[in-house]
Amino acid sequence: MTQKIRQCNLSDIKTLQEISIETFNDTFKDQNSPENMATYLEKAFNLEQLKDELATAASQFYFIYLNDEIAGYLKINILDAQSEKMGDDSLEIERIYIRSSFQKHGLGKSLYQKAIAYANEWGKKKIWLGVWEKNENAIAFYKKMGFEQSGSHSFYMGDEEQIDLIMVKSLTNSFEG
Ligand SMILES: CC(=O)SCCNC(=O)CCNC(=O)[C@H](O)C(C)(C)COP(=O)(O)OP(=O)(O)OC[C@H]1O[C@@H](n2cnc3c(N)ncnc32)[C@H](O)[C@@H]1OP(=O)(O)O
Repeated sequence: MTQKIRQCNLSDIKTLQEISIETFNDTFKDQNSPENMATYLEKAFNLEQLKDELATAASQFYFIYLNDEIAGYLKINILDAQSEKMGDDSLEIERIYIRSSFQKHGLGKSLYQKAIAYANEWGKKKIWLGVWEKNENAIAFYKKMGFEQSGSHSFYMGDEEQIDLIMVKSLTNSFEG
């Protein structure tokens, strides 16, 4: 089983759109109305939006492959690209999404470790993320990775207001890879 992680660029936009829609759908379609899912997918993953995000210097996307097959992706943000004002000493994991058939093989952890490595390289003191309060699997995964809840914010899925838990991990004494 060979894992590979590589940074995405503009030429990856179609693949990024496909894997974003597939993984978002698989994760949330059972707990949300088709209308709200469709509204969100169109807003978050249209090609213009993804093009802007790929061109943002303070955001980076990575694909992870298992045995040369695309298995998931990571999006990280720093500085003003963070979706909350968490300060210049923090890095946001905006998304870790692993395709269903590749979950529980250690790939989510590999992407988390990639984010930690960049946070340490760039001298960040904390790493944080927002996760839907009903996404129990992701909350359990991030707790396992050492994150703790520090607050919450609201978020719109179509016309439904939802709560995201803000989870934070301090890096001050941590140089794990
Ligand atoms: C900020 C955000 O991105 S929020 C959205 C998060 N993404 C999603 O919800 C999309 C759907 N889910 C996924 O993509 C994946 O299941 C993830 C990202 C949550 C986890 O990635 P995976 O590759 O499945 O997890 P991975 O195999 O790397 O597990 C790492 C560790 O977490 C543990 N873990 C993973 N999922 C769970 C869970 N549901 N409950 C308890 N522990 C878990 C594993 O047992 C493993 O422990 P170990 O280090 O002791 O062996």
